[in-house]
Amino acid sequence: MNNPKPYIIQPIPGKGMGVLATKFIKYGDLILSEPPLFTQSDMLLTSTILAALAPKSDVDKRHYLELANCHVGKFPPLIGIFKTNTLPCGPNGMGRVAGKYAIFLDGSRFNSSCVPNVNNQWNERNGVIDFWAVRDIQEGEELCITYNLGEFETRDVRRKILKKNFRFECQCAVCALSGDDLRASDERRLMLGKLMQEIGMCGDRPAEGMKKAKEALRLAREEGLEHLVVGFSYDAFQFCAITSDLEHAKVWISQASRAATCVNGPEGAVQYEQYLKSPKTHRSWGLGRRMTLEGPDE
Ligand SMILES: C[S@@+](CC[C@H](N)C(=O)[O-])C[C@H]1O[C@@H](n2cnc3c(N)ncnc32)[C@H](O)[C@@H]1O
Repeated sequence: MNNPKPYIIQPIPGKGMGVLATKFIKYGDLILSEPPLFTQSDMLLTSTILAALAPKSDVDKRHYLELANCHVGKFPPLIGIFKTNTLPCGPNGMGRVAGKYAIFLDGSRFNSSCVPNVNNQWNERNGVIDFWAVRDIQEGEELCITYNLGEFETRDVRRKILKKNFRFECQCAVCALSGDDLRASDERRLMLGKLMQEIGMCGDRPAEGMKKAKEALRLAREEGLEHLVVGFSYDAFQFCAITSDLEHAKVWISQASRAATCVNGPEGAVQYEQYLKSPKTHRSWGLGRRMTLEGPDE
């Protein structure tokens, strides 16, 4: 039979079910595009889940009940399953947070890694969740998203948070590090969190902001957090906008847009289109002293 999916869902030792690549998947490839089985907003009750499940087929209802539940005994079963498997859906770009959460029959099977090889992105136009490869993935590799908890914390803090929320001890590639390698990873993550905060406060010191954005990019790449390239490149673009540095502004917005197309898909890059065409339309253009900043190192 022809199987167009580049993955299979199967048991993964120590993790329940998970998603495995059945062929080589390239950075920027779309792995899965899936509509929600159903959505729920803030008011999560057994009755609201039952109402959402009522019109579904028996097969879909059974699939829902077969999803993992890490909250047994803590919440009623239907709620426990929802909380274990839900993913954000709704506009969540440019600082907006998703207003709704949904269950996906395949998409909810992705396990978590602190160095994910897949990024999940809600696609508002098509009403689906898309899963994009954020680096090259070999056949047989497990496909993992990040549950986005404690990304800028040390391994021990991340493990505590994941244990509390999802009841597992993370053994991903970075959590399994030890000695100097673990110390270096912890330091990079703490520094990335610090830089992210500081970059947001550098609007009146664009040259300093640029240095920090470039340092953050270097650390994100070293740590394998490719999905962060979008935001830090866009930060660098904004510093160029403030200082009217057109030449570098063009390079940075191209980098942000290219990275966004790969990790968030073309829909996720739409927000950069206008600045790609006309960087000077950015609201911060020319707000600061005219200055030539820097482009990317590579
Ligand atoms: C959304 S589900 C993921 C799919 C799930 N493994 C299944 O069997 O359907 C979340 C649950 O998967 C397990 N899980 C996710 N990531 C894991 C990891 N890195 N290591 C061990 N278990 C993990 C945990 O039990 C967690 O509560």
